Parts: sequence; C-alpha cells; structure tokens
Amino acid sequence: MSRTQGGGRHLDEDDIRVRARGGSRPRTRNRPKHEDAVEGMVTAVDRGRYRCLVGGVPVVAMKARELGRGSIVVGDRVDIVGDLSGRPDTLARVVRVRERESVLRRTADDTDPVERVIVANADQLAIVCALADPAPQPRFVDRCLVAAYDAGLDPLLCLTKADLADPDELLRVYEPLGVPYEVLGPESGLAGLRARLEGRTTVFVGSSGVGKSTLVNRLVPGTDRAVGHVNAVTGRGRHTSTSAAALPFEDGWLIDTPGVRSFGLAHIAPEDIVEGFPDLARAAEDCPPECSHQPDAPDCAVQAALDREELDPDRVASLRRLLASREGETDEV
Ligand SMILES: Nc1nc2c(ncn2[C@@H]2O[C@H](COP(=O)(O)OP(=O)(O)OP(=O)(O)O)[C@@H](O)[C@H]2O)c(=O)[nH]1
Ligand SMILES: [Zn+2]
Repeated sequence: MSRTQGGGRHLDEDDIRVRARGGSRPRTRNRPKHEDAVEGMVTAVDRGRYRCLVGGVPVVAMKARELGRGSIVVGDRVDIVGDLSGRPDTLARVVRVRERESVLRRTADDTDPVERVIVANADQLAIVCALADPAPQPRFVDRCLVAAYDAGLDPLLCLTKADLADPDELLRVYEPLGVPYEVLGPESGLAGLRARLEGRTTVFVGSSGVGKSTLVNRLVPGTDRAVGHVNAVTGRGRHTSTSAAALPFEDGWLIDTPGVRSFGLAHIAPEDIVEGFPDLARAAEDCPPECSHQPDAPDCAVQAALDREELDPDRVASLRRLLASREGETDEV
C-alpha cells in the first residue's frame, strides 16, 4: 500500500497488520520517547544539576530541554536516560517528571505571592522544636502545622533537648490536637522516632540551633550532609548548600531543609490556615463569611468562644498572628 494514500486509513491497516502478526505491541507514532529511561529519585538540586539515586547509584543529571521551565525538586520521581554509571564527570538527562503525590510549598514571606515547591512526594513533616536553648516557639510550630495540613503531610513534633527542660507545657497544647510527638534528649533512644520514620518520606524543618542536624546525624550516622550535594561531582565549589537534600532511611527518606527556617503562608487561604488549628476550627465555623477572627471582627464566634473561656487564649493569639501576617504584618519566628 502506498504511503501517499489517506493517512488515517493507512494507519488503520498498518495497525491490523501488526496485530495479526501477534505478540508485538502496535506501533504508533505516539509511543513515549525514551522508552529505555530508568526511574530515579531526586535527592539534591544545585544550580541546574540534579543529584538522583537510580537503583542505588548516585547519578548527576541535567534537565532535558524538552521539559521546559517546570521545576524539578528534591523528592521528585524522574525518568533518566544517558550515562547512569555514576562515574565522575558523567552527566545523565532527566526526561520526565512523574506526577507528584504531594507538594510542600512556601512563599518567601507571608506577603510574597510567589510560591515555590520545596519538596515533592513527602508524606510527613517533622517539626523540630527545642524545649530550651533556644526557647520553644509555638508560633513556629503552628505555622508548620498549617503548612503540613495544607500540603497533606502528617505532622510529627520532635521536641529536642529534653535534658534541658520539661515538655509538659508544650504537650498541654499539642497533645489534645492529636499531633504525634517524640521527646528527645542526648541520652534518649531513637527507637520510637525510627518507627515513625520507617517507610515514610519525612521532611525535617526547624529553626536554627534546635538540634536538627544533631538529630539527622544520629539517625543516619556518618552522614556528612556534603554527600547529599552535587558539588563534589561537578567540582563547582564546596559550600554547604541551602537547598533540601534527601537521605535514604529504612525504606523511606529523610529530607533535610537547611534553608527553610519557616514557611511563608501567603499561598494558603485564610480558611485553610484556620484548618491548621483544629481546636479553633469548630468555633470558626459559626463566624460570618470572610471573618478576620481578629478581636475587632463583628460577630466573630472565635472571640465569643474565647469570652466563654472555651478556647486557649495562646492558641487564638497564634491564629490571629498568622492571619494578620498574611495581611502584611510580619510574624517573626
Ligand atoms: N543540651 C542539648 N544540646 C543539644 C541537643 N541536641 C543538639 N544540641 C546542641 O545544640 C546546638 C545546635 O545543634 P544543631 O544540631 O547544630 O542544630 P540545628 O538545628 O541543626 O541548627 P543549624 O545548624 O543552625 O540549622 C549544638 O551545640 C548541639 O550540640 C540536646 O538534645 N541537648
Ligand atoms: Zn471569626
């Protein structure tokens, strides 16, 4: 049959012929490119280079031009072609990014509308908070809880430096919310925490000095965070990256985020911020639409419940600060 005949009809007959031979898949012009691509997980990103773990081998890759401008972040599952040997000076190519099961986003600050995905495919957010030195920052915890619930991640509160202070005051607030927690000190075993991390992809966040690195290093001994970085391979500097890096851990992943001290929440709607406060959300349901929940808000049911002493004033204050910070006031943590 001549190729010059009507295209669609010709394709039909070609299709039948292929099937009649049995076995082989029908050839179509739309077959995915790069059928030989192999799946990998992005463990670090550094200036346009993606460090991926492909079948246990660390491979450095660049983004194929056909992928355009879309971002690739730590946690992404990607399809890779090219040199997958992992040898120095080799550079593979990421040709596809698999659909993400979750995205953890942040805006640079609460009034900045530009949001960035910082980690893909995580399912747990470990909020590291010291019990002392630095003093606990419940507002930081609240902010992280909002980000976790919004992203569909399960929160896990890691209370560190239990040798320096008692966790009771913080637990009085967070235990009734059903937030899982671990109390950790230098001498405490890590069995409980390990069990919560097994098989999961957990992002660690914490403000400076809370003991996050100490914790991650205890969980994955001998992990020099530098190994997570592309630099050694590209030879482009030895700085400590401020981007996230994933470490394999017990059938799951630990993702450290040294550059992320907090989450700007500008991309989260006020209603969703309230959802991050399960102890207050019920009362807020009785508020007028678009209620600011601030003390001067007319008919605010949160204020009414507060007046009846049904709500924890500190929690209401924290919610109000978060909501106000989206309006342009800063909420430093
Ligand atoms: N007393 C006490 N000190 C701790 C504990 N965990 C960590 N530290 C100390 O706290 C300080 C900060 O710990 P890091 O692990 O560097 O804290 P970090 O959260 O990674 O801080 P950045 O490196 O700034 O991100 C260090 O001097 C640690 O030795 C703890 O459980 N108890
Ligand atoms: Zn209200």
